[in-house]
Amino acid sequence: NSILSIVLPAPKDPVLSVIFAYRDDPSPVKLNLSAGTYRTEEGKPLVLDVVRRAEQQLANDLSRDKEYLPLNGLPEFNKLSTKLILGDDSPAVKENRVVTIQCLSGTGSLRVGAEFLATHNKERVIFVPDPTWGNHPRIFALAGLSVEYFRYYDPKSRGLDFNGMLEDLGAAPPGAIVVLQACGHNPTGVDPTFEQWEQIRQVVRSKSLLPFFDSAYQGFASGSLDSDAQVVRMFVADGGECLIAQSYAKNMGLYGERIGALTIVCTSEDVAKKVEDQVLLVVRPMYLTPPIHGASIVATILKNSDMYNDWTIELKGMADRIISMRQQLYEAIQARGTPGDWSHIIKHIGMFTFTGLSEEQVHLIAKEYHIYMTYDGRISMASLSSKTVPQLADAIHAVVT
Ligand SMILES: Cc1ncc(COP(=O)(O)O)c(CN[C@@](C)(CC(=O)O)C(=O)O)c1O
Repeated sequence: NSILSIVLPAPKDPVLSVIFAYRDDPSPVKLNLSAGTYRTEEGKPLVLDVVRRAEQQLANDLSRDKEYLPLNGLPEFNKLSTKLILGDDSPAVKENRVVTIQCLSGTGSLRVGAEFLATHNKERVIFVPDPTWGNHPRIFALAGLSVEYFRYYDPKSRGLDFNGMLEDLGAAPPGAIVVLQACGHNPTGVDPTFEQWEQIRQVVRSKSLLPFFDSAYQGFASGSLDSDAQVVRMFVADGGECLIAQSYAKNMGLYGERIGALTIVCTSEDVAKKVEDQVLLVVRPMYLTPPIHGASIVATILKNSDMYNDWTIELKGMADRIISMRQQLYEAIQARGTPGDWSHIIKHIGMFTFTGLSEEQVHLIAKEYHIYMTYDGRISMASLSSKTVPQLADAIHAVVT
C-alpha cells in the first residue's frame, strides 16, 4: 500500500480554505474579500509603474549576471532596507549594531528569525497577539518555539483589549519573545495608539521581553512610510534589542518576488557580528542564498531619489483607495439603517477589518450572497471597489437584521 496514503488532513488555515471555496463557486457575481492582496478599482492586481520602470532598467543593463548572491543577500538591498525601516539617522545603524539579512519576504524573515531564536534564545516561548495572522503560530512552532497568546482584540468594543494586553505581557517570563505587528494589524485592523505603544514599550523593556516586529505593511496602512515605521523606531531609539521582519509584498506589490529582510538590532557591534554568523548558519542549509530579482528591483527604486518619490506617490494612492473603501462601506451600511455600531470599519487601519460577523453569518453570506471572507469575519478592504460595496452592504444588512 502506498506510503503517501498516510498523509493527514492539513489544519484549516482561515485564509487558504476560503480561497478554495471561492474558486469552486460557479456564481458570476462571486466576490473574494479574503486574500490580503491589493486590487485596483477595476478589481485587478496592480504592478506599480515604478516597478515596471525598474525592471526595464535592469533588463537593459547587460553588465548584470545571475551569479549567486552572498548568503545574506544583495548588500545594497540590505543597506537600503535597514534605512527604510530604521530611518536615515538611526543611532543603532551608526553604531554598527544592526544586522540585516535579505530573506524570502515577510514569511521567510519570520521563519529565519524564529529558527535563530529557537537555537540561541534562552527562553523558547514566543507570545503572539490573540488573534494574529493565521500563519504565525505554525511558523514559530515549526521553528521549535512554543507559542503562547497575549490578549489583543476586544470583540465587544471591536478595538484593543489594552489592559488585557499589558497584563499578559507583564506576566510573561523574562527573555520571552513577543510578536508585535508594526502597523495594520492582521486580521483585526486594530492598532494601538502611539500613547499606548509607549506604555507597551515600557512593559516590554521593564520585563526584559524580546520584541519581534512583523512589519508587513510599512507605508501601506497610513500611506506614509515614516509614520508606519514610528513604532519600530520608538523601540529602537531606547537602545534595546529587537528583531524586525520586513516585506515588500504589499507596499511595493512584489508578492510573488518573495522579497523581504530580517533586521536584528543588537546591543553592540561585537554581538551583531556573532548574531550575523549564527543567522547565516540557518540560511545556508535552508535555501543557500536568496533570489536576486526582487532584491534588484527594490534596490533600484530605493537608491534613486526620483524613483523613491514616485514609489511613495503610488504607495499613498493604494493606501488612500483602501481608506476610501472604508468610508464608502461605512456610509452604505449607515444608509441601509443596519442595526449596530459599524464605526470600527472607519476606525480600523490597513488592509483588513474584522467585521464582527460570526462564523455562521460568514458562511451564510458565502452561501446566499457568494461573498467570501475568512471565517474569523476578516475582510480585505483592498478587494472592494465602489461597484461591489453595495453588494457587501446588502449582504451584511440581510444577515444581521
Ligand atoms: C501580518 C503579516 N505578516 C507577514 C505576512 C507574509 O507576507 P509575505 O511573506 O508575502 O511577505 C502577511 C501576509 N498575509 C496575507 C496577505 C497573505 C496570506 O496570508 O496568504 C493574508 O492574506 O493575510 C501578513 O499579513
